[in-house]
Amino acid sequence: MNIKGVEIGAGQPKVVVSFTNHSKETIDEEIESALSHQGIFDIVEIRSDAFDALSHEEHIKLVNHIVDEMKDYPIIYTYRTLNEGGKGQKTAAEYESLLNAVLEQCSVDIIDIEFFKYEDIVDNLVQKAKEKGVGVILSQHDFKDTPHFDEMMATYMNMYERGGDILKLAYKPSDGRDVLSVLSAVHDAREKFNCQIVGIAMGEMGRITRLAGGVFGSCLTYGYISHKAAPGQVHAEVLKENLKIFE
Ligand SMILES: O=C1C[C@@](O)(C(=O)O)C[C@@H](O)[C@@H]1O
Repeated sequence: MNIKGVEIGAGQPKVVVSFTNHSKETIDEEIESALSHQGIFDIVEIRSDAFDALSHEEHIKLVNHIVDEMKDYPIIYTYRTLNEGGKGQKTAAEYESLLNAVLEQCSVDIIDIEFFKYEDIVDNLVQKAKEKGVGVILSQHDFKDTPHFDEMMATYMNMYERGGDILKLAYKPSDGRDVLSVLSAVHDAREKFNCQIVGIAMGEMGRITRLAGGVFGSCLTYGYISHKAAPGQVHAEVLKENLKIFE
């Protein structure tokens, strides 16, 4: 998958930095900080669940502002709901209509769709993204637990069958065995399905998945420049530097 010269799924996992601020002013600080750290990240994720206090029009305008300012980088649009560890309070219907509007009105490259929404919402959004030529991440997060390996494999398979280009699972491990399960599932899903895979074990215990996930087949690793977007995230500079070990 090649977007703006970034080959996702080849070589080392690509470093994604999340923009998590909530207003034009604070987003401008994140943009400035990112632009002064070029070379340590490959992709920008807009965590638009931070924009809940904005009107619909302001939300779309701010997304377009980031897309313009960061135009040399592939852009992932993510609205992470409360249920999946984000700040987003929109109902399922509001979520669907927001993501539809983003697909219509913003030049994002990839859209992150939460997989455990109502089936028809996911299917409609996947179809719309395909029509618009936007890549699809299907994602699932649990900030409290890690499911059994078989359940992770079943989720990857369902995501694959429903049309995800990148299938992403992120869980909170209780012990090292959970971390190994996440990495095993990444490995097996990468072998089995003809698409890109991401597996993250969150928290300090799971950091190895952010640094060494590529060995098992993870294509993206999420880090930060200004603020962590999830527990266990590593600064993008440290990620980029350490990924060199695996070259
Ligand atoms: O899904 C992910 C991964 C993540 O939760 C992490 O653990 O780094 C951070 C989120 O911003 C992103 O959407």
